[in-house]
Amino acid sequence: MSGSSAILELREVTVRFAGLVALDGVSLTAPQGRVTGVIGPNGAGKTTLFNVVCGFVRPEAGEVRWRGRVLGRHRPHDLTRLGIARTLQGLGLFPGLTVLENVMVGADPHARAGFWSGLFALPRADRDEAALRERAMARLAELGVAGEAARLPGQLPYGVQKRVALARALVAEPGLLLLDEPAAGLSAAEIDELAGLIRGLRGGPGVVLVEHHMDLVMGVCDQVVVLDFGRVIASGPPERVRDDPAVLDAYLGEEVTGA
Ligand SMILES: Nc1ncnc2c1ncn2[C@@H]1O[C@H](COP(=O)(O)OP(=O)(O)OP(=O)(O)O)[C@@H](O)[C@H]1O
Repeated sequence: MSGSSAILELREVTVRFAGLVALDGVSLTAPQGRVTGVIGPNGAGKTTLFNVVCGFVRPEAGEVRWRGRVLGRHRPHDLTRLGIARTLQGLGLFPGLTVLENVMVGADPHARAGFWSGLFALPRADRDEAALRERAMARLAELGVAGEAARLPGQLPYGVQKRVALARALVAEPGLLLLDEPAAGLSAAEIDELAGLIRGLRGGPGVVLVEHHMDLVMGVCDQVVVLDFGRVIASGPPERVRDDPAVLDAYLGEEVTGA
């Protein structure tokens, strides 16, 4: 899985935690405009891979390339500047801010500390605020939740809050969107809706989806990478990966969500 359209590339990434090899020479390529799934049984290394890309965990060996350039010592706060957005397992919405304000904050994580003072009290703030508000409303509308802009997150069903979190990730118009188990906590109907939303991103940013829910992964991904004990045991189109004997073997005895 390589190609000139690769926006994110991991080459032979190895991560060790006190002797335990969490990732063992993992390589993968996430192309622009496509959805790449990362799956694997419990403890396979999915979260570690996610954390390496985000700069939470530094690999002992190997490299992460972003738009062809090696990311040496990036940290999570560099992600927005790089053009990488993520949604985490927890929604991370600010309970005291409206839906619209939550999405606006997504465009500038440094505004978090002093949202109003940082974003609105500056001389050119009026103009910036109007443009940002417009962009945030556009993302909310694309995700079908513009009508909730003035509500507080806590007043909304979980599935709607997930859409808001997605809108917030997309407002900075990232080149890559990292989704960490977005189906967690959603009902079957909400997962179907989520699948539609993720499919709708095709042709836009590259998407890397780390997910337990097999039906979602198989239904939305253009390519799937399967980890087991920190190694890539299979990769390719979903239909090929699904029937791969090594994958079936790895999942033997695991409860496969949604399969
Ligand atoms: N900070 C850490 N310190 C020590 N060991 C860790 C740490 N983080 C992860 N591990 C270990 O590394 C391995 C890979 O863990 P990781 O969380 O990446 O797997 P995963 O595929 O995300 O699992 P799950 O599906 O259960 O979330 C596991 O054996 C885990 O116990």
